[in-house]
Amino acid sequence: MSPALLSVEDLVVEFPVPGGVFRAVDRVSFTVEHGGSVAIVGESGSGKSTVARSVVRLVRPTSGAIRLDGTDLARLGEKQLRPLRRKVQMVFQDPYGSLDPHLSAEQIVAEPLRLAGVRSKRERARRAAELLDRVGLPADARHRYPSEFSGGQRQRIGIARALASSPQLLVLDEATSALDVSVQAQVLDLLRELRAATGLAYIFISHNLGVVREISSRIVVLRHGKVVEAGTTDQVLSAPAQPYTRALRRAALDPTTIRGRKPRASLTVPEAAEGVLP
Ligand SMILES: Nc1ncnc2c1ncn2[C@@H]1O[C@H](COP(=O)(O)OP(=O)(O)OP(=O)(O)O)[C@@H](O)[C@H]1O
Repeated sequence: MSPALLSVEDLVVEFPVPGGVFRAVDRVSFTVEHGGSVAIVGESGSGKSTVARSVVRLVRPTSGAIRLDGTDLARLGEKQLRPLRRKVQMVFQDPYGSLDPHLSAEQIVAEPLRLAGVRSKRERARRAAELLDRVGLPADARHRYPSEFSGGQRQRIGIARALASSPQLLVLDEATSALDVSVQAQVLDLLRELRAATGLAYIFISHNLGVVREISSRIVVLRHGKVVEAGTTDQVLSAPAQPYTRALRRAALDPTTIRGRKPRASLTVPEAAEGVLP
């Protein structure tokens, strides 16, 4: 078997708090294969985003390793990290907040190309237009500004921007949660197509197991910063060991929560899980 693309080993992240430190991530380990898709689920505050932010090194791990094709990102300084940052891109929940309102869609997508050393402005514009087309935006989208797009279209711009760096791994942190359900389904379709066409790997952070099962072949369940359950999506869904996962599963197996036939409020389950947690 070929080595994993990403191997997170005994990851610990602590934040300073008055009087000491708070351990938000506690010895978390998991792997992502080349072209694989791993979901990280868990109740609010379980450490999902902190793991995601560590993988893209927005957060510096306290200890443990984050090996990307064998190189431990956790140990690298900013300068050594720079060329590797392109390989792991993040797509955020709030596409509006993460897009510069003063730049056109084309400029937003062209910026990582400039950083990657594509010198010709014309070539950057050509490639940006190609990427915008690839994520399903119309040709006239190039010259429009973020405020002129819908939420789903903005998320597509965010994905096009991430793709501009030719990443091997996309970290999607609640990337479809802010979208209404039919748009969410379209963005999931796009992510699946991209994965099939390019061999991209995903880490998909979500509260919503209905969405997770559409996109991920493996699931890691976090609680209080620790992995409490992990396995293939089928394993975790067919025999969930944790009350939280059982509650997630109930929501995921409800056919009306799949592919957007229920209001978004009923798609998220932490509330549903509260009653079963000790
Ligand atoms: N910079 C920080 N300083 C102190 N504590 C933090 C910091 N960032 C996160 N935390 C804490 O770490 C814990 C995990 O937060 P994190 O955002 O990773 O959880 P999450 O599972 O992504 O939650 P949600 O689903 O609500 O986004 C929380 O208790 C949070 O308050």
